[in-house]
Amino acid sequence: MTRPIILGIVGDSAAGKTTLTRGIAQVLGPENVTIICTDDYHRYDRKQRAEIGITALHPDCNYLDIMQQHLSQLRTGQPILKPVYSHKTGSFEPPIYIKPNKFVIVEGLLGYSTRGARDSYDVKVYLAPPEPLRAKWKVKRDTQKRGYSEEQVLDELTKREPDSEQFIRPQRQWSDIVVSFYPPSDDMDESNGHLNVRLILRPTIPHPDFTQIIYSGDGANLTSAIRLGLDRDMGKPVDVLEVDGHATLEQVNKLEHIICSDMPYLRNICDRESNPELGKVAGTTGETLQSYPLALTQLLITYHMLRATQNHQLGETQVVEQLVKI
Ligand SMILES: Nc1ncnc2c1ncn2[C@@H]1O[C@H](COP(=O)(O)OP(=O)(O)O)[C@@H](O)[C@H]1O
Ligand SMILES: O=C(COP(=O)(O)O)[C@H](O)[C@H](O)COP(=O)(O)O
Repeated sequence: MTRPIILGIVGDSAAGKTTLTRGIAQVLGPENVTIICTDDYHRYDRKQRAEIGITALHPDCNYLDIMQQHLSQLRTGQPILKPVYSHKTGSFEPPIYIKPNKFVIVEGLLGYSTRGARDSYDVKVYLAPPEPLRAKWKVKRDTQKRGYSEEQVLDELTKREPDSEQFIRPQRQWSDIVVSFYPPSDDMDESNGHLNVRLILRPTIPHPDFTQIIYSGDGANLTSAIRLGLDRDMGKPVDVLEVDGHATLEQVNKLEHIICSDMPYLRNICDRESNPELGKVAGTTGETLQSYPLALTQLLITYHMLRATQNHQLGETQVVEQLVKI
């Protein structure tokens, strides 16, 4: 029996988890994807949190044991009865029955905080926009969609900072890919459509071979709109791929070709003529976002999910072959 492939998307509040989740589900086909938001595993509702003086980021404020149990069940293809937290009302609603599709995307604040949970994912992504950009996104989203005033959101960010530092940001070390959308030259007012992306690629999963981009194009890797280099992240060596929002279609096509050429399903998606929607996604405040950095990020993550599917199926075939031999 095939099991679902599980993608984790972890990051602080308003880091862009829901937006990226939507974009990847769109590429994989929404009918193939089950989305789980781990905010549903909050232990206390909004009123209780305020009374107790605990933030939603604290592990004690979440049923992480049940979250982990559900992840293991989903990984083996079993259904779960998932709690439901409403960001609209700040309270809980009746639980819902969920049977996993071919792909499961699990997005939330504390998805990598326990060893058992980490072991459940096939691909782990951590979202890390610069803090001023995240604050801007959070103010916009929480004032428009969650009924908070700007002052309340800014106060909440200050209150949450110690927990962000202690419990959220350290989870970056467990990810296979760290995604940071960032404005060029610290210009916060730059329109979101022109954000660059920095992708930190850890050697924990095999990435497409991007080294050929260094030797192609204008030859000046450092000044090019697409840059590949080596760095360290949380003390460990990593590859870093950066794509500027103003990269040209020709430059981006080369990169997309590398990602798409050995993944048959992706080939159709990569063709911009038949798929003009590539890299387009509806943000959680209703805006339409579309950019080459977003398209490449979606493609790379989808590539890894499809690869995980192939590996998993290959593994099964080998097991069957061995069983036949015995
Ligand atoms: N890649 C992106 N480019 C531009 N804006 C973004 C991007 N990701 C998120 N945003 C903005 O940030 C807001 C918060 O994002 P959201 O996906 O709701 O965060 P999270 O699910 O992590 O809390 C969105 O409403 C959108 O305005
Ligand atoms: O930090 C988050 C997580 O959501 P996200 O990652 O989408 O920001 C929310 O503030 C809590 O879930 C509480 O929700 P609320 O503030 O609605 O009570």
